[in-house]
Amino acid sequence: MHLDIGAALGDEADPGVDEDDLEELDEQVAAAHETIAAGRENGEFGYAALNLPEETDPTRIREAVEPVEDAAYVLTVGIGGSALGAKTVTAALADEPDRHVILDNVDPEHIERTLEGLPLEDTAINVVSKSGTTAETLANFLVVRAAYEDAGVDWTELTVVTTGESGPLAELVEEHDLPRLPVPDGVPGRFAALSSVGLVPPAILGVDIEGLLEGASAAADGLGPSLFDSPGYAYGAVCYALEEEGAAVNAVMPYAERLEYFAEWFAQLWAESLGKEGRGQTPARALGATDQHSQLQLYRAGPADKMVTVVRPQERADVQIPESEHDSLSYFAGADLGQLLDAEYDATVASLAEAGRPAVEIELDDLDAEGVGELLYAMEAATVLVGELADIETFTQPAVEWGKRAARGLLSGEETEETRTVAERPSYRID
Ligand SMILES: O=P(O)(O)OC[C@H]1O[C@H](O)[C@H](O)[C@@H](O)[C@@H]1O
Repeated sequence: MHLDIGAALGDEADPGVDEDDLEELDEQVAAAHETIAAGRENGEFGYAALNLPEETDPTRIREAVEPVEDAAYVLTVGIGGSALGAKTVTAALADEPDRHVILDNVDPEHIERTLEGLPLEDTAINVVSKSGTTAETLANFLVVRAAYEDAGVDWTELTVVTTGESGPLAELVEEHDLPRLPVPDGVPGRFAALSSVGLVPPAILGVDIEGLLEGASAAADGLGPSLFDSPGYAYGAVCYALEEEGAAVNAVMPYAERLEYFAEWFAQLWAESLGKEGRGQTPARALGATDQHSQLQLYRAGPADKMVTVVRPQERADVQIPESEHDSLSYFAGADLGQLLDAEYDATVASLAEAGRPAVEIELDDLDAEGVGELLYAMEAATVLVGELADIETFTQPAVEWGKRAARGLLSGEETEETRTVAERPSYRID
């Protein structure tokens, strides 16, 4: 994995950083690395996530999924960190990614349609909740279970659960004697992709989860006291420096359909970890080249408060563009679709640079298991580093928990501080 920050450097970029800024920042990176390394060593909450490549046991995951490894589909019931990592990995690496279906939202129409469209007798259920208490996940699981029962399918034979040792989900596991995989200790959900939280569907869909962990391990080995030695730290340091200069938005734009969900996974990681104390970049999700025809106008010519992160693999499938009888299409002659996509990528980076807008390029040697493992780990390391540099609590999410308590209170009818705030919220309605 390589990082090219050329288009974010120099006096011309707005916001921009120069090489001297990065040299200066490197002292803070060294201090942050010391904290991170000590946190990893002691298995402290949050920092422990960066030990997952070594600690996750892929054999245990493979054993747990054995009873359902021939299923035609995997239905993940989970939300946030309990869904996005798994979806990112299957979307990037499974040969048939559509065999992995996610139920995270509690939109009733969506769940009805999803369940109607699946052969339930041949669909494994992967229920994931670190806390075991998340309302969306539990409600969806109860609905799914009932649908299997209505269809005369024994859901207990098809279910794998990843959750902690206590809580309502753990009780269901006990009651129905379901296979349970543990959530790793000291790891917030959004940092748990490289554990059973994220690896059950990939294991069922034949992804090389061992290779994924090896790639992540290589990235872990590369962490050191200088931003110039590790792409993950380099990315974090550049984002931090750009945020200090006014880049309030980080638009993540992979030029690979298989990485579309990566931008979604990154959005949670970045937003929940770093959106605190009036700080944090707003992650925007984009896809190249599709969003060149949608969002790029704003990134190039809108407010100078953004950076764009483009991601691409160096190897692409070879699909020739056939010759056409029209002279006006002769510029395609001999080219393939990958060349066209790469040309669009280069044009985007150059056009941003030309307008003085910073772009950071992440290039993967290959979009294979090792490459994706390295990418996910690097982004987690970047996030932890930014949290240290900004001196914030990277591993908590108090603002999200307020909403969870309020929703639970509203459903149960119990009056709490949160439900009172909901009832008294200012509103101005126009019918
Ligand atoms: O895994 P769970 O405990 O069900 O949590 C699922 C999600 O819930 C909340 O929204 C948290 O803010 C997320 O960080 C978490 O990923």
